[in-house]
Amino acid sequence: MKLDLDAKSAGYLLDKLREEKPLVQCITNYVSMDIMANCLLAIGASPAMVHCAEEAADFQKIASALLINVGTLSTEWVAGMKMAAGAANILQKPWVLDPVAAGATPFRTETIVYLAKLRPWVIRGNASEIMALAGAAGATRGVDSTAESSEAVELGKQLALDLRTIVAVSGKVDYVTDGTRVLEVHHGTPMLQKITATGCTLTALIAAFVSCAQDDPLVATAHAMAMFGLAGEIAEQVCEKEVVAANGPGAVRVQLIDALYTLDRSDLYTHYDVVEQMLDSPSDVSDA
Ligand SMILES: Nc1ncnc2c1ncn2[C@@H]1O[C@H](COP(=O)(O)OP(=O)(O)OP(=O)(O)O)[C@@H](O)[C@H]1O
Ligand SMILES: Cc1ncsc1CCO
Ligand SMILES: [Mg+2]
Repeated sequence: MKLDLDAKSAGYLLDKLREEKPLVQCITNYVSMDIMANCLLAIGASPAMVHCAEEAADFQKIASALLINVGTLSTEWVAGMKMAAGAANILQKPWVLDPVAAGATPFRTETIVYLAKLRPWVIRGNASEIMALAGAAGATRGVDSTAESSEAVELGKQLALDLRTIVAVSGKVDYVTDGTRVLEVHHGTPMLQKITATGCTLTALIAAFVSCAQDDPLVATAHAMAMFGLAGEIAEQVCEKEVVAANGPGAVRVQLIDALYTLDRSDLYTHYDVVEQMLDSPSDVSDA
């Protein structure tokens, strides 16, 4: 079923996720495991951190979706990643790639490029990661972005076309593109950048939501980004209002989990802010 780009459709998807409780196999870095598993549980999905080569493929038989995140890479883990992605493809399960620190080292970049060519349904990274994966030199310093998400949109579109996938760039504005359409998600707070692995967690939530809307991974990804960003906003507001002298990243991290747990249609109806970029009309193009 096709989704609409509005709060009602996001609410429908949230309800569907809570009903289906998708089992998300996460092959993810050590830093992210705890917050990712807790946020998946809080929103209504079911996490399983399963990465060893001996069982990574078999686990896909019972999973609803797969997340592959290369944050703390090792040769042993890469074997599990490749097998899990292969199994997901054979079983037609949605899988999502998080190209952490793409461009930082040759081993990392080669691994990410290999996985990206295995046809993930969605690739979600910050601006530096998406630009590096698209071939821009010097885009990456480490796991944190050194660029604005808006700077990565054109390269992200090209990447989506080249890899025949959906590319999601997180940042002040999140962008989701299949190379033709570009959706803009106006949610989140800079505080999320001060909590490690919120981007990793977002990618896992994308896997969960896409598994519940397999006919429309583009809009499902935008809804996932909107809901996660909105939960971040709510978390920060709760800390500002209610927690005395403790509105830093540690407090917001706790509230983020609770905000995902309590998120409901009324939050979405009040705040949902996702728009589609309008393509230039033919006359605009010829005028330019
Ligand atoms: N300047 C900002 N303003 C508002 N929200 C932001 C901003 N920067 C990032 N975010 C939000 O923070 C969340 C994580 O995105 P981010 O781009 O920081 O991921 P990341 O760099 O991959 O993080 P990590 O590697 O730590 O997991 C997203 O929901 C994004 O929308
Ligand atoms: C800090 C860190 N280092 C490798 S992965 C990771 C989590 C944020 O991407
Ligand atoms: Mg990241």
